[in-house]
Amino acid sequence: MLKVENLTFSYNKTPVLKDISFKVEQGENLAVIGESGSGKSTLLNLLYGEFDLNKGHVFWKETEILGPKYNLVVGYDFMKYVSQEFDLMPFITVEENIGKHLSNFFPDEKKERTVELLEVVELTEFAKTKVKTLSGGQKQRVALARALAKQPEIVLLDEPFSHIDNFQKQSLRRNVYRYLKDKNITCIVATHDKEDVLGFADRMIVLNNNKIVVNDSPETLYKKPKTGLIASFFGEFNLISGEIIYAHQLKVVEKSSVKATVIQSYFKGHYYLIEANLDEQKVFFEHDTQLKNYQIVYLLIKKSTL
Ligand SMILES: Nc1ncnc2c1ncn2[C@@H]1O[C@H](COP(=O)(O)OP(=O)(O)OP(=O)(O)O)[C@@H](O)[C@H]1O
Repeated sequence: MLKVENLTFSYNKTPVLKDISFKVEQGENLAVIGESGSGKSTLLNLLYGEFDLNKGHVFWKETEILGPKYNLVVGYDFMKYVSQEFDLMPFITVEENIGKHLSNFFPDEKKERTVELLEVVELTEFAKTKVKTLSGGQKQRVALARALAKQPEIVLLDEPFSHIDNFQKQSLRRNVYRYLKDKNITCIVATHDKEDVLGFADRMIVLNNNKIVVNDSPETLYKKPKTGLIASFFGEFNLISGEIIYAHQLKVVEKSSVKATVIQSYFKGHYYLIEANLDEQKVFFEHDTQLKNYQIVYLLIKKSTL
């Protein structure tokens, strides 16, 4: 289990994280979300032992994770970190990068593990390609595979699919998260993308103003977002009489006491997102078809559609 107790950290005099405490079980997937600059990457760096804490402790099982003041070499064998800088070896091939830290005393296992990981990150056909010639997204996939090669007990992933195109993102995500669950590897992922969370994360923590504002299951937070910040992570929402109402919970009906004027329709694939004016307030709702600008519509809140 990872145990974080009262973690507090500032860069010079600027506080970034204050009194952060949480636990993650073996094999659990925890998502860390928060606005840009809220300290997600800093938290992962601290969990890895990259910096010294101002206050608090981080433990993986019985081992205390210590920073550079106490450790000559940053990092621990049981933990791997895939940061936003991939830190690969450019002049050797993809498979050599993945197998770099695997023992040559067990050549069959090394080969087997490399083949398995090339499949997980969908890079089998690039096995013999030199890393320097790869695209940003392909490098990110090599970095993921390399982190998993030695089967760590815990991985820290910072925006792990940010450089990967939408075409491959979905299947890659499923492969990687399934692999981590199958091998019972604890995963902490910092992300801006709800697709990394829904269907994969067991719990999520939200950072805001240097603190953890919530720590709960994605399902609970989606259904009962306590703040606009949490709701905005899941989708477009409205604040109506102080209540958070997602755009898909507002429906056009024949008649109601809520009258709005359409401003603009945005094509979103299987629906249109409609922007409208409601008593000087902007509201968003989803609709099957495009609506005319300035058209009057009547709206109803359907909470059962959650
Ligand atoms: N090396 C550094 N020195 C000084 N300040 C830093 C350093 N790295 C980050 N910061 C500051 O610390 C705060 C948290 O940054 P951090 O990168 O952890 O946020 P983040 O939530 O990961 O952001 P993003 O989502 O944009 O990656 C920011 O205000 C940032 O400017």
